[in-house]
Amino acid sequence: MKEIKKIAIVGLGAIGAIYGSKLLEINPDNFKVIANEARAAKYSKEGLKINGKTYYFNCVDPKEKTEAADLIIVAVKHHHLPQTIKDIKNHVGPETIILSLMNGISSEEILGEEYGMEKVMYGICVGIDAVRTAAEIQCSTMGVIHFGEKVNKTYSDRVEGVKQLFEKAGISYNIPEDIMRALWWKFMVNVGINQTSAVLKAPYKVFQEVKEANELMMATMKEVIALSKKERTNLKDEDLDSFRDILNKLAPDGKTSMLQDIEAGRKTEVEMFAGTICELGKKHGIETPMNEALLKMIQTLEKMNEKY
Ligand SMILES: NC(=O)C1=CN([C@@H]2O[C@H](COP(=O)(O)OP(=O)(O)OC[C@H]3O[C@@H](n4cnc5c(N)ncnc54)[C@H](OP(=O)(O)O)[C@@H]3O)[C@@H](O)[C@H]2O)C=CC1
Ligand SMILES: CC(C)(CO)C(=O)C(=O)O
Repeated sequence: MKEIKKIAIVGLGAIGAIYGSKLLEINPDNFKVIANEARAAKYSKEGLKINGKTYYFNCVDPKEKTEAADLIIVAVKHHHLPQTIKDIKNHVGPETIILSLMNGISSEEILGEEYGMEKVMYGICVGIDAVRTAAEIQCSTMGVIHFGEKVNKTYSDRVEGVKQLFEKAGISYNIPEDIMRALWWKFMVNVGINQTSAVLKAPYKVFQEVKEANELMMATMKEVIALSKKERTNLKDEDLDSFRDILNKLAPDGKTSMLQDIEAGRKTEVEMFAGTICELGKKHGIETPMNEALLKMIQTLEKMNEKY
């Protein structure tokens, strides 16, 4: 197994900053943030306050020719992926592992189309309640990174390398045997809670306490379960229950990444959530009324943010 020494991250927002700060602490000389000049000015000159402590990150411009990284972590929003793929080019070598921590079921394949699936590692973060404001990035729980190859009956050398790194950094992880099922499970969660929270402007406590909000979220998630059966990723109704425990541990005043986007006037990942569900619904002849409505409502909220 090759030890992972040179690490690069792209995307120092809620997720990237939380895990990035852990990796910077154990590897200050070999941890770089791929960022253009404007972003670099924020991260390295002014520093970034993460859970009460200010971190100064070493940045490298995407245009700079540099040594290939052993590991590149991708933690951007879905619509930033096309530019991100260009920006990591100078860091990708023959043995680089590209690990996506992005929500959704497609970022890995999109990265793989450019760099080859043999370089890509699947990943998602479960149970983290990271919130990004202009002043600080905070979380009350860091959750668990689920990662691995498509099938993990035994662990590949690459998986062993990332596992060892996370252990050293104190990052909790899980290596599911069937990663596509894990990605779909997280997708179901996001399609449910991210979208309904964005429309209701509801922090986690609303879903923890208000029956009607919870029912809306669950009805939206059930559309994912119906499609998962067709796509052979085999989610079941029982999979709804495993989110209940995680939800109850999230900070009551915490907010989903999509609600944070709406409140900050940023574009959301709605096309990657409801948009994907509506397309898959058409493909399989399954009705997806909750997602059709949420798609239109969230696109309206985005336009209202732009216009009014
Ligand atoms: N927030 C959460 O609790 C969770 C989020 N996720 C998922 O993780 C992913 C990231 O989300 P999150 O961290 O919340 O997103 P944020 O919007 O907080 O952060 C994304 C960051 O990426 C930066 N970025 C975008 N494009 C580039 C680029 N080309 N080069 C360098 N930096 C870039 C943005 O910079 P700038 O602001 O300057 O544009 C921003 O800092 C998403 O897929 C999300 O769904 C998963 C689990 C939980
Ligand atoms: C599950 C949840 C809501 C928190 O980890 C998330 O993934 C997000 O905010 O995007």
